[in-house]
Amino acid sequence: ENNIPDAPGIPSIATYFGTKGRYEEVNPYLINDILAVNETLPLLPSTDCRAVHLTAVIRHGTRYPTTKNVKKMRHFYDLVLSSASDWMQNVSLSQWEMWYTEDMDGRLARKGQEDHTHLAQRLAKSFPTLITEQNLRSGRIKMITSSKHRCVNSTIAFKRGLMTYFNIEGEEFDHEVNDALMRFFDQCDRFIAEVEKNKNALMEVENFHSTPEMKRVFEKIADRLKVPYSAITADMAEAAFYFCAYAFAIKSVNSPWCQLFDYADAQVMEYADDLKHYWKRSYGHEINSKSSCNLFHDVFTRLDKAAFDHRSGQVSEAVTVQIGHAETLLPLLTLLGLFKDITPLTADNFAKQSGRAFRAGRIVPYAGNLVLVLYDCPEGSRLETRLNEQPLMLPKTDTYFPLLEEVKRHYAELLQGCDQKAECALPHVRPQTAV
Ligand SMILES: O=P(O)(O)O[C@H]1[C@H](OP(=O)(O)O)[C@@H](OP(=O)(O)O)[C@H](O)[C@@H](O)[C@H]1OP(=O)(O)O
Repeated sequence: ENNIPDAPGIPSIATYFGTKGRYEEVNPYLINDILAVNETLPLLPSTDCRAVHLTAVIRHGTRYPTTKNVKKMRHFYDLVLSSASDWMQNVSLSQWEMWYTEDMDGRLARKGQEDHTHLAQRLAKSFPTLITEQNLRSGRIKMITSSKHRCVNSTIAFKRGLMTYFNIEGEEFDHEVNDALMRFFDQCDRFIAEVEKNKNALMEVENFHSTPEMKRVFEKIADRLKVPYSAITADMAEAAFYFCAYAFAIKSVNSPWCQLFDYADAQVMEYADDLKHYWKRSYGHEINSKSSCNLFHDVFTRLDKAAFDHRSGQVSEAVTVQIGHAETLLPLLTLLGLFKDITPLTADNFAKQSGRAFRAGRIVPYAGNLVLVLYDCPEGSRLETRLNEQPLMLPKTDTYFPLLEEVKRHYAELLQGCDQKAECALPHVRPQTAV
């Protein structure tokens, strides 16, 4: 798989890998220079603005498949080995060994460490007055992580990137494990009951598997493998897609497994992945985004505090880096009203949704990151938002640097409400609101 003859480096379908996609496909300029930063970013409205605080919420880096998916991949591999050895021969896979094991269980790959080490250096280059050696040494750069191994190891890699950038050796900088913030979905009873444990919550995903578009993908895979149509189920097609996506993300190789999909097939597979995230982590159910109220308030409380502290002299926390999951970022971005399509994503409107805003692989690829930067300007505090190092305009604003007060006005209802305890209480035990 590492040295396939005449296979171009990047699979033609690499932009459709969804949340199994590389960060580089979102920012292709990084392929030639992994430390490049986008120099052509919009400028602040006035030159007397000073960066005061930066918050980054970041997904872990490239990881191995979860145990659940390794099982599907093993099942598919056994099917191909027993019934499609000719195909394996034809695409030079006959010597290929199934190298995925269940104990990988979503652990961070070496590429995932590099993702974060490089991201840390790019962010330090982009924000030289906030991510400084002085702030790092004086504990004004705070790091918070999910307890999951892939996030802790991403945090360690991020810190290593900063130490490399500042030529620091041998020092240890601490981080805080905080699942209430980074894995809030695990502690939201209403989300667990109404979405996580409710199979009807993902009905659109299930229904999509029975649509003509998806069935055509299964048939084409079966035709390529010369196996019966009945052998290729949604799980088998997903496993085949993962053989292609993970080989590329983890080993940067264009695996022959990718030859089981053409563009049309990959777009259907991406939509199936987007349907899952839309209904499990985003606009599909209101509790998805409301389960991130704690994180929402944490971000805005800290922005307010930094603005106040700056006016009174010393900002105690210049930078906060919070490392979590796709399911940490997607609910928060949904609460902020970002990437919302007019028409919800459903099983029956794939064809009309080709131009949709909600494409999880463009929003939360491995190492996907939301960065909020607070500036102190003569006219007041301004807030800059970037996603995956690109400028992002918040809903209802027409500038990349809106006044913080304007942003807070737009989110006033959430800032005054969005009470995690109340939102996550199971309906029959919801606390009585004061009359
Ligand atoms: O389909 P898998 O098992 O990979 O789904 C994972 C999630 O991966 P994603 O769907 O986002 O690519 C994983 O999110 P991550 O950001 O940590 O990679 C999540 O933590 C894991 O529980 C699985 O999500 P699921 O909703 O439980 O299927």
